[in-house]
Amino acid sequence: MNALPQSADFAPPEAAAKAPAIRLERLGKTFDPAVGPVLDDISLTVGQGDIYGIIGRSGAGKSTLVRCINRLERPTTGRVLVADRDITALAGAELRSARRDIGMIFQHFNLLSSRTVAGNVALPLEVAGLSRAEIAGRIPPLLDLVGLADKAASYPSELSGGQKQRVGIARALATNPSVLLCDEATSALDPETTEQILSLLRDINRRLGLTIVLITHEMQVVRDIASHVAVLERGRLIEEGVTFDVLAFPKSAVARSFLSGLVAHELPPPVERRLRAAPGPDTDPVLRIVFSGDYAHQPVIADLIHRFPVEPNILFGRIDYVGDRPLGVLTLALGNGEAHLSAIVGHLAALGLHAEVIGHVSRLP
Ligand SMILES: Nc1ncnc2c1ncn2[C@@H]1O[C@H](COP(=O)(O)OP(=O)(O)OP(=O)(O)O)[C@@H](O)[C@H]1O
Repeated sequence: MNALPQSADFAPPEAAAKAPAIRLERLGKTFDPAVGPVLDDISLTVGQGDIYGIIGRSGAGKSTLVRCINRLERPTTGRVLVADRDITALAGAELRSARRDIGMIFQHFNLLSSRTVAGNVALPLEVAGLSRAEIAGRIPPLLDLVGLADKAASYPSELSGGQKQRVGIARALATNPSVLLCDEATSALDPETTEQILSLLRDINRRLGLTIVLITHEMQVVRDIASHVAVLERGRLIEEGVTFDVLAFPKSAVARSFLSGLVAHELPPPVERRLRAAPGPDTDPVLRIVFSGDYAHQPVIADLIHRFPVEPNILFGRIDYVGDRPLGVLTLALGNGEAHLSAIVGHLAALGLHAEVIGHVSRLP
């Protein structure tokens, strides 16, 4: 990507402004009282400079939530504060001014096909009332920022999906917002282009101190880029926290199911079917061990065999990376393990590993 222009237009938000970037206070939204709330009593805080992922199934309320943040939707109850300003209370010119501080990009880019790349990026600046000369000065550094310096005169139809989203990002950043909302911004892109756009967003976040809220149904997007994550289910916030912690120790079944295929919290069905709650005469205990951070590369199986008269058998496992931090989940059946179980769990805890007995499996003949 091209070097970031040294323009005052791209100065990071003032360090003195210590208020959270966004605060949702008991946010609720009901379109149709007969259907019930689409968003129900949601409170969360997005810190300045965070990349905050909101994940949920189709219909969970993600788009509505993000549209409440820039007041494309009016909340039915509760408040939305952006940089400590209650935007639920704003109207007219004040609301338009507050919106200029919140950029947004969309799954299908929403570019005007009749305008060139430069013309699309100019649009919010025209709406904001900047002069032609001011606009002409702002476009090149914006296109440079997103790696499209040579495409100013191209039309959207001449661009790839990834390039179109880069135009969307330049347009969203044109008014120098402190918050960028991303509504399924990579869902229409192939995996390689997704990675490039996520990398651009990460880069912009770091360089400009821009706060990013992204909604997605893809957990790998959250894993790859988000510092924090919230899980929405049927309009309710069911889980929230630092991404690594939610991925390592998901509390809800919904979060665990989003993680399947990413972190090995759930067993493959053939193994799951063998699992019983209580031990029997021919069963071995099943231990799930979560390895994180510094402990991810411990030679745990060798250590267990060395210390205890057990025969560990790997049922399922995988090590993944959340940002730069390794996160592994390993599920073992412990042959001869019943008698030593509490000692083993205690030993693993002393090593800083999280271990829990999740059931018992019958020994295979
Ligand atoms: N303008 C509207 N009028 C009535 N109902 C709406 C409106 N917008 C959204 N809804 C309803 O609100 C619920 C949540 O929709 P929303 O688009 O916020 O979910 P989502 O999690 O973003 O889903 P998807 O991933 O499919 O876009 C859905 O049941 C939807 O039908």
